[in-house]
Amino acid sequence: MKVIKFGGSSLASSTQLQKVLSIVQADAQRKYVIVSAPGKRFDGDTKVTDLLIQYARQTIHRQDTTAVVQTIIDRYAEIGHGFNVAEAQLTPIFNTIKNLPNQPYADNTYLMAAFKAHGERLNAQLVAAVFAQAGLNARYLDPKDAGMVVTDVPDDAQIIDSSYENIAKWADSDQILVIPGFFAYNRNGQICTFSRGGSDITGAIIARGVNAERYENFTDVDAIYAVNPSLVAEPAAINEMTFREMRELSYAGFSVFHDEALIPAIQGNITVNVKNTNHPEAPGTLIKSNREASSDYPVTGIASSSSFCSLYLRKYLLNKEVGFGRKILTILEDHHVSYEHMPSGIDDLTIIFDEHQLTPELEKDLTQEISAAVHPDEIYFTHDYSILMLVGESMRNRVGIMSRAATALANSNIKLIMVNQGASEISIMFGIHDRDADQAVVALYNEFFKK
Ligand SMILES: Nc1ncnc2c1ncn2[C@@H]1O[C@H](COP(=O)(O)OP(=O)(O)O)[C@@H](O)[C@H]1O
Ligand SMILES: N[C@@H](CC(=O)OP(=O)(O)O)C(=O)O
Repeated sequence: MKVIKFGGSSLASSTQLQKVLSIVQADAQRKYVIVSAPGKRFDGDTKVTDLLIQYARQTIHRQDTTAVVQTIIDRYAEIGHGFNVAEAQLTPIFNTIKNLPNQPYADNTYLMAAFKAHGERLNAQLVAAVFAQAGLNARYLDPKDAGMVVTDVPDDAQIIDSSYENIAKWADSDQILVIPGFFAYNRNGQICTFSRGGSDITGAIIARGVNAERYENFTDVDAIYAVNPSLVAEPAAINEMTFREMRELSYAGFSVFHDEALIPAIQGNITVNVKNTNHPEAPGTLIKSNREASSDYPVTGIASSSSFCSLYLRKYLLNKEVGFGRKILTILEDHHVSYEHMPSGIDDLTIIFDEHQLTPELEKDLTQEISAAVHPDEIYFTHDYSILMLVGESMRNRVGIMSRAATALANSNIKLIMVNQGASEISIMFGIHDRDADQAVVALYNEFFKK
């Protein structure tokens, strides 16, 4: 059987939901349907998740929420009315939206998580009603009843392993189960969400839990392309890629599939098929444990992400100083800050962070405490930091990829701040300035994909 996830773009309107319904009806194997909140209907539109964030903020700051509540209700009303769903089924959805501020929350972080999660929760209830009305044997399944228990981090939860045994009890369901993506519950029964885009993670968790033959992830592109299609016109489509390739690429900016969603897929060895709701006949991209070694190109994909920042430290004879790294890492640990990479030279060290973790106050505290602990000659944070990643299993067996990439970047006048080749040899990472990121991706694409 298959687990099938529809992203916000596939559920943005009643017209889109009609396509979703046809896709589910077309294959009896499609038993577990994971849904996101309604997404953007057109460029410049607002996702329901972002409307709910606005609603939560206004609630926290005791501002007037009338307009945003109406906008959210209108999104669900358009979908419901498009399928003639009875008012008796729509009214509880509208009332839940209105009553979100009146529920008890431990603090504002849980309030925010619960507001956000209702984008998916109410959409799954609505989609289940539409499916049932269309004659499918379908019903809503809440993550709590599915047995999904997550860590107590309201906006960045991780699944707890014992959940998989609970989910396994839902294998071989004779009904179509419509499950909201993006959130689950901590051990105290409070709602916690995954990070943004996290409905992909729910789909992968359910796929592993019920041991699905395939996890189909429906979105709005015909395939995963070698580069973000907003940067290059008609880029090469990737037919097959490995889990490791996709994990590196999604980490570095391929927003089409969440990097954390690869972990349950790898653990359960579930092949993922990214497909287009608007062209379900197109084969899409397969992500699996191994792929044919032969490929037209030495590189599978090129990605960049600007969501990083770095802390640079310089001190002469740093390489001889025992405990230098430990002292810094202890300070980071005390502040609950994780780091992404830490390339070093003989006299200097760069620590790269996910910049969402840092605030100006925290940066000030870290700078002061690290200065007091290790007395660097120079220390500063920079936010003008992007990571550029060249990824491909075939790179391992080829000589000269690094020199071709560096030459292409140099010819485009792109300054390299950092270079790092992972031990697995399937990726090369460059640190570059944000302003160079798009041009760098295009330069590498032209070098490796233009014949
Ligand atoms: N390499 C890539 N290949 C395909 N799409 C990509 C790539 N990198 C970024 N994207 C973007 O990802 C989008 C799909 O992801 P997302 O917006 O999260 O969809 P959904 O609403 O289905 O979850 C595409 O429309 C495209 O703009
Ligand atoms: N709706 C959530 C979760 C999600 O996965 O959405 P989408 O499938 O539209 O990327 C978000 O916007 O983050």
